Formats: sequence, structure tokens, C-alpha cells
Amino acid sequence: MLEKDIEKTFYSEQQIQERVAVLGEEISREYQDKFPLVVGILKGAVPFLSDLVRAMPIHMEMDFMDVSSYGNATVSSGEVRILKDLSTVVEGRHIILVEDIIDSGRTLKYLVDLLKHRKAASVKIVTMLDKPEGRVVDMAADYVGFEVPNEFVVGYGLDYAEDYRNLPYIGVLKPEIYENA
Ligand SMILES: O=P(O)(O)OC[C@H]1O[C@H](OP(=O)(O)OP(=O)(O)O)[C@H](O)[C@@H]1O
Ligand code: HPA
Ligand SMILES: [Mg+2]
Repeated sequence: MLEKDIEKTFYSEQQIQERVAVLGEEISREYQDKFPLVVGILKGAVPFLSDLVRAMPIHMEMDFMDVSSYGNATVSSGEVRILKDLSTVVEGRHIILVEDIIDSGRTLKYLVDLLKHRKAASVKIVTMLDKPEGRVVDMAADYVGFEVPNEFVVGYGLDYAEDYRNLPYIGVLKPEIYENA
């Protein structure tokens, strides 16, 4: 079972759900007359997006993008590649980018630049987690669920080797999970 692999919990399921309800209300107030395009970044944003949009009782459209950072193992190139693009025309739309975490900031920097280039009317970022100590490029979210310290976190969409995304809370793994990998 998943539970036995977790060393400590940073944010419980209840804390997350309470925070999502507050964020949903705040964001709805800003976007109620804007018919926003809510863009989830695959795959990590899926659990958060799923909860967030159900806490936003306003008219909206949803779409998804999948991007991947690549480079060699020691030095990240900082390049980002599109694996799945939006199926919606961005020009003139108010975009809400939904992410599970901002770490180096590279993924979101690339996406914000791209959407502005495509002439979005506005682009704002909502992220469940912000890890400020991880930042390599200048990037700040408009709405943040929680801050996390500079540790590798899993759960609520965040994976280790594609596992643990379905954990309903956010925590860190026991060291032996990495040692046995
Ligand atoms: O701020 P950054 O350093 O760019 O890191 C954050 C990004 O990295 C993770 O995604 P990943 O590319 O691992 O894909 P995934 O969502 O499918 O796990 C996470 O979900 C963010 O999208
Ligand atoms: O702390 C993290 N955990 C999982 N995936 C991530 N992608 C960037 N930072 C993280
Ligand atoms: Mg992601």
C-alpha cells in the first residue's frame, strides 16, 4: 500500500481540500464574467485541476497541454518540448494555467511566453505548491495553495518515477524508497 512508503505528511487531505475551496472562490470572483480557458499541465496537475474546477461555479472551458523538460542527467538544458498541444485557439482568451508545483520555474516560464506569443488576452498561474528555493528562472504564481521547502514531494499529482500521484495528500518518501530504486 502507498501509505507505508511515506516518511512525513506536509499537507493532509483535509488541509488541501480546504485550501482548494478558498482558491476556487477567489479565482471565481476574478473570472466570473471572463469565460476563462483553464489549462491543466499533464500529468501532475490532474488531481488539483479536477478538485479546483469543481470549486469554481462559473462558466469556463478546459483544455490540457503536456510538456517535457529535457537535457542530460547532470545539466538540465532548460529546454521544454511540447508533447501535446492545446486544441483551443488562445488568441483573445483569458488563460488560467493550472500546475501542481513550481520548482525551477522553467516549465511555466516556457508556457507563459508561448501563450503570450499566441496573443492570449491574459495569462495567470495557479499552482498547488510553490518551492521558492528551487527557482532557476524568475517566475511567480498568481495563486498558490501552499509553499514547500526544498525537498522532493509526492502525492496529489506529484510523482516519483510516475508513482504516488494518486495519494490524496502531500508528503515525502522514506529514504529507502530511493535506495531500493
Ligand atoms: O518548475 P519546474 O522545475 O519546471 O518543475 C515543475 C514541473 O515539473 C513537474 O512536471 P514533469 O515535467 O515532471 O511532468 P509530470 O507533470 O507529468 O510529472 C511538475 O508537474 C511541473 O509541471
Ligand atoms: O518536488 C517535486 N516532486 C515531484 N515532482 C516534481 N517536479 C518538480 N519538483 C517536484
Ligand atoms: Mg507537470
